[in-house]
Amino acid sequence: MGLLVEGQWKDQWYDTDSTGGKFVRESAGFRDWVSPDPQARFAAQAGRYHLYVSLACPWAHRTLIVRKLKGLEKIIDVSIVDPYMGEWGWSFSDAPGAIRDPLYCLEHLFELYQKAARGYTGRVTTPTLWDSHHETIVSNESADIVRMFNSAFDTLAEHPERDYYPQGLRDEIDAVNERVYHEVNNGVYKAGFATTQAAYEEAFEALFGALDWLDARLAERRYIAGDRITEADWRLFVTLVRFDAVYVGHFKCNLRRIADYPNLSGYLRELYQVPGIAETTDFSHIKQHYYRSHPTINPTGIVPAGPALDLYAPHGREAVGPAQSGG
Ligand SMILES: N[C@@H](CCC(=O)N[C@@H](CS)C(=O)NCC(=O)O)C(=O)O
Repeated sequence: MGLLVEGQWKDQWYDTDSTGGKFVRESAGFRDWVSPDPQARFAAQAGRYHLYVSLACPWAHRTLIVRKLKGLEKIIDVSIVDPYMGEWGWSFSDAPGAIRDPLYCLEHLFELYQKAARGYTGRVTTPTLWDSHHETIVSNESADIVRMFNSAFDTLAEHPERDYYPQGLRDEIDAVNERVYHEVNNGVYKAGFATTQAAYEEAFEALFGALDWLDARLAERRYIAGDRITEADWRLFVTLVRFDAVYVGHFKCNLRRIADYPNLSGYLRELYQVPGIAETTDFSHIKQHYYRSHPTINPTGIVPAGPALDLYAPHGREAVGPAQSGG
């Protein structure tokens, strides 16, 4: 685990001393956009962009989901890093499920950032969207990449009719995303990476307050922002699907499991059973990464063998409302 400082790799764990034991996530360093406009600097084109991901990473997972559902797999190629993130950060390997970097045969992801911006200072994160035309990083912010994949490639996508950020639901989606991001997606990290009891408890309470709120909301709505699946669902899904396998134990988020929530548990199963989604979810990479890469939290690096999860059990969500049509 480390970061680039003026273009040089430094092996360094998160600094929580200056923030009273709290984990504070840094903003992404690259925030450009792919555009459907052929004249744009980053114009949507088949084969031009490459996505670097970790299958363990929830932020990368949401981009893989939208890539899959929109039918962008033949247009945007992917490399998958080794699940273990050690002193050199994310690395490429021949581990099962990993895919090496076909563009530059790099050993480590930080070398891509060095190529993109000489003298770069910042974290080296997944997902990273690379433009092979300008040989630079377009974006390393998953929320933006999800939106680009949702609409910028529509003339090339197999499913341009699928829209995960529809006009009429945008205010609702943005509002849900805001709370889910701070208290759930990032909330589990705030609990897990806290280095004081107070910081941990603050994150823990906010997290379970938000999960209770979501469970109550899902008693009346089939999906989180209304009667169809939107990006708000996929952004929540990536944390829920890791929760019982990793966050309950490794990040001490153990008030309740998702399996204990009557509505969230069925909702998680329904999303997992959407065609294509199970293929984007790799529990081996997920468990290997978290349990082996954080020695301050799990010094032995032992990866728990359980839990038994049955995400293919009937979800029962028909009782709440009709399924959406059109994926
Ligand atoms: N805001 C970023 C966060 C991405 C992120 O933090 N990814 C993690 C993996 S789950 C990472 O690469 N961490 C490496 C580090 O922080 O050094 C996004 O949503 O894309």
